[in-house]
Amino acid sequence: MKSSIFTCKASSFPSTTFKVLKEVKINIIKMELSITRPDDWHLHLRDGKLLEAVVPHSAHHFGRAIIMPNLKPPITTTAAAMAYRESILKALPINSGFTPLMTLYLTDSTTPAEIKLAKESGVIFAVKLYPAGATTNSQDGVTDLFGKCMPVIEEMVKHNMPLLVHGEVTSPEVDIFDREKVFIETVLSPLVQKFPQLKVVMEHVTTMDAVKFVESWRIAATVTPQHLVLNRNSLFQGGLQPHNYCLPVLKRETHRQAIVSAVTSGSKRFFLGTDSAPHDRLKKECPCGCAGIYNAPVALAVYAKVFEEAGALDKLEAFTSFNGPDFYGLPRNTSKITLRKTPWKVPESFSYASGHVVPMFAGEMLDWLPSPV
Ligand SMILES: NC(=O)N[C@@H](CC(=O)O)C(=O)O
Ligand SMILES: [Zn+2]
Ligand SMILES: [Zn+2]
Repeated sequence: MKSSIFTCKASSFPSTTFKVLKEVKINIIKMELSITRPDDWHLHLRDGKLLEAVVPHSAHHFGRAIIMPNLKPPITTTAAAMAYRESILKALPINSGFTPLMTLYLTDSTTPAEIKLAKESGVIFAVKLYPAGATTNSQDGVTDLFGKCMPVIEEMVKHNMPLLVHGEVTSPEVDIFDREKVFIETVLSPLVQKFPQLKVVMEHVTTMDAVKFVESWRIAATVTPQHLVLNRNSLFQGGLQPHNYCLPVLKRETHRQAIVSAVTSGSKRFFLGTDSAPHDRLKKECPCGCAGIYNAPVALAVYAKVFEEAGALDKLEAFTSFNGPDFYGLPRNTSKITLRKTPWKVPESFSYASGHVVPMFAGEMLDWLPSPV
């Protein structure tokens, strides 16, 4: 899989250039970053065999993660979230300190009483808004936010419960590349004006419009590795690239640059949310492939690359490890991880009991290798 940033392979350089590169490598090979253990504020862990296969990849590097509720059937109740949490804990490697932070899937029939229960459970940290039909397993999502959901939103404000938003409209007449922008204009902007006290995270932002909106309101945003390093060309480079397909879909280069500037500026409103979304290989490489990029194994290496290239490695730790817990009102992690500047090859795929999952940048070389201290 080719990307816009990682296309240069050392072996394709003339030998003299390669020598220089090798010398540079010798100096930077010793480079190590020790940072507070990061959290992932947007993660899909799935269930069953796939959950067992992917959970170690996140648990290895991250302290906590916001677990997305778009299972089949979706996690719409506190009871279901608590049961799902137990199955995640069971799938963790021995001695893992990873903490899943559960969420509820908002529907037109969610009740204020369910929000109260969720808050009192102590294990549910947010409610997720999927506009019905916007993305994977969103068919039970919201169709009437400003009608049926209003009492629930009021209850969330009361409990300071964050609303996490998949920010895309679903009307077929709206161009897929404009769905985030139109969502901001027609849904998000009226929502935050109506509820200035509501805590909102705009998930996986993909446009300069979203960056501007986040900066001008009292809200926050997660940013994925793919939206920082890939633009929409990556969907078609050398043929259709199903493993680069996710929603919201990759955008133009100008949007990618705006997102890179926002996160590397040191703004506290942006934090790490991988949106790692594994699908079995056969559900990606088929006539109607699912949306979702499996990036958990490469996420930290890609984020480090972005901050390094922007000359902003000093701002990496706030993005990966401080801004998220500060926004959610949770303590920062106390343990550390090390990122080592050393080349490593991303596996082509991971096999599990029911098939294979293909990671982002499968088979390519990356530069930063994370390992727990
Ligand atoms: N991002 C994706 O393309 N897919 C996610 C759903 C989502 O986060 O929208 C998934 O669950 O597969
Ligand atoms: Zn989404
Ligand atoms: Zn997601």
